[in-house]
Amino acid sequence: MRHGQSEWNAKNLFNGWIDTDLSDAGVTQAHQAGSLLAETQIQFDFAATSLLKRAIKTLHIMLEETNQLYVPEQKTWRLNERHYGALQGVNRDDARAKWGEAQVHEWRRAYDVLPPQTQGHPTSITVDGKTYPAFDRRYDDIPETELPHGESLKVALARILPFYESVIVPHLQAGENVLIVAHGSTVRALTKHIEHISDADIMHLEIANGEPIIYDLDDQLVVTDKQVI
Ligand SMILES: O=C(O)[C@H](O)COP(=O)(O)O
Repeated sequence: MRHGQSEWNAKNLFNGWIDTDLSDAGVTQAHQAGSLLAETQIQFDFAATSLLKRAIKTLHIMLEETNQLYVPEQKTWRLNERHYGALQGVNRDDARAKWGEAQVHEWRRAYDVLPPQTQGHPTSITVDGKTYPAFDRRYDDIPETELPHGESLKVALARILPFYESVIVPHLQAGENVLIVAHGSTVRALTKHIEHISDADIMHLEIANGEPIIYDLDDQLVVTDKQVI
């Protein structure tokens, strides 16, 4: 599932790696999603999320609603939202006015198109009171040369897959239930991979905040059923 609405989703600002918080509406969405999951009575064996509070808080609210806060979880930068480069903190309507509707849509939804890149690694970008220290200690295990300056969906999927294949897949192959709470682009990238969606067709996939997507997979991890609840 994609996290509940963030404060910058509500303001129509690109979040990317900026560690924005859930809005009040996003907290409500997380509780609603958790209670919907509780009705399915799915018992989770493992949970995974990003290093960004909007996803972490959403996961924990959902686990609380399903009375499964005890479930083992792993947080990883590899599930972070795709880095939106120089668009982070920019209002989408301002971006459309500056670069045009078509260009912004391509940056947001195309598979293999990079957004405008951040130049170098600014030690801090403070937008609307949110500071993004490039050398945040939570990213200490990423070599400085690999810190993103702006990712396409393709680049994001390439850094998600090592985690998906090495951590998520073994749980699935063991017949376990896994809950992943991530971000708009990272859920789109994982959906593309799981459902074998073409590079062209992924342009049309939208993922809403706080809507649980439930996949049943066979032992070859082929999708046998999909529900959006
Ligand atoms: O990074 C963000 O702001 C959103 O989570 C995704 O934005 P998008 O829907 O414009 O890709």
